[in-house]
Amino acid sequence: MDPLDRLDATIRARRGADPASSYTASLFAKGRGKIAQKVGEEATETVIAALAEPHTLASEAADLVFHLLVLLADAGLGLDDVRAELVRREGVSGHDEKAARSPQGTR
Ligand SMILES: N=c1c2ncn([C@@H]3O[C@H](COP(=O)(O)OP(=O)(O)OP(=O)(O)O)[C@@H](O)[C@H]3O)c2ncn1[C@@H]1O[C@H](COP(=O)(O)O)[C@@H](O)[C@H]1O
Repeated sequence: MDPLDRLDATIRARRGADPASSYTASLFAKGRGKIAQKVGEEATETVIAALAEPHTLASEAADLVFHLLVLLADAGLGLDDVRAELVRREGVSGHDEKAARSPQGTR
């Protein structure tokens, strides 16, 4: 299994686990607001790494991906949902993609 899929499955398995037993479980216990805050922090750290410390970029990106997967899992979503959205976009040119996000094409 791909490491990303393995991480996604591990994260989803941590939902409802004892918060004392795992960092991921403790994030779920703190709720979506805290998880979203962590995603924001990790995104900022990733941007700073890209601009100032590129040798740490892959590490910061891994932190960001981990926290993003926790946020998705908290909303009942996973990598397959993101894959499905990316596949849907393959049939839409970049120019038309924004309009295609809305069923009415008005956004
Ligand atoms: N990939 C990760 C991963 N990336 C980052 N982190 C954690 O994210 C935290 C980020 O550090 P911060 O200093 O920003 O956060 P903090 O100060 O600990 O927490 P806050 O006070 O900010 O809430 C660190 O504790 C990292 O260990 C991760 N923790 C777990 N995983 C993987 O998730 C899976 C499940 O892990 P457990 O939940 O620990 O069993 C395992 O496969 C792990 O490898």
